[in-house]
Amino acid sequence: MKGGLKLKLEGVYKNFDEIKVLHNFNLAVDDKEITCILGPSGCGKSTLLNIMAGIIKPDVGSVKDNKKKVGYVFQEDRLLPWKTVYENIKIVNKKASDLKLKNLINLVGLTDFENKYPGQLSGGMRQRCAIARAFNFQSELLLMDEPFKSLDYDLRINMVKSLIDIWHKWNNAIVFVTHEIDEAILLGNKIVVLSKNPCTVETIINVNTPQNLRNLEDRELVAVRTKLIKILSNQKDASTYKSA
Ligand SMILES: Nc1ncnc2c1ncn2[C@@H]1O[C@H](COP(=O)(O)OP(=O)(O)OP(=O)(O)O)[C@@H](O)[C@H]1O
Repeated sequence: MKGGLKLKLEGVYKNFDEIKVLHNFNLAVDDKEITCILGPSGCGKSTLLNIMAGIIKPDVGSVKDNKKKVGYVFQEDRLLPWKTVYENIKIVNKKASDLKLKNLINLVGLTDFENKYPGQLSGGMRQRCAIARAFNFQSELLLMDEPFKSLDYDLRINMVKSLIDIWHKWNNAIVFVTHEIDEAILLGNKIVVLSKNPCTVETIINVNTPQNLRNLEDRELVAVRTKLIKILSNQKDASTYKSA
């Protein structure tokens, strides 16, 4: 596999009994890039991430990878209820310094809650804790399944900026599933639009403006947005997507 590639799926098929989910699915995930995945509800995005993570195997096809450390932010937070925010974040990298952990907690806006247990937090706060935990585990490939969906708009935009900052420092590969068109436009080097029944790659749009210079009103990004809205509005489940 080419050095610049982190992951390559070729001719992947996945069924669950009679449900045909992935169908002749082909996708290359480049190293040091953010790949955003947009697709209708229930099309197979989580299944795709689980295959990328090696949690489930495809029925047919190959998954070639040169990753060693995979991070995964699931749709649900998966925090340990008997550990505090601080301890939940520390658990994936016990060597992290106290300063690093406190900076991460600050980054996700949980400074006053570091000694609270998950049961004492709102859903959005728990999800932010899960995101800080993923940031503490410096993975080569970070899979994120709608990580910001329970956050309000301002917080989401802040989390997008924080993710870009962290990614600039790490230079890892990120695969980011979202229903938010603007999140995909702000984050993706590549925006992959999926179809449903069966799930396959419908279109890939490359975005050239560096993430730290992106503004949704820029000409390139307005053009990407117009193109995406046109493609997505032709899909059966167009109501799946949000554009702020
Ligand atoms: N373990 C499983 N057993 C049986 N069916 C499954 C399993 N996992 C997923 N499916 C089915 O596969 C299809 C794709 O599910 P998946 O969760 O991958 O979609 P998704 O695009 O992530 O959905 P959403 O946008 O709602 O998060 C659905 O029809 C789902 O019911």
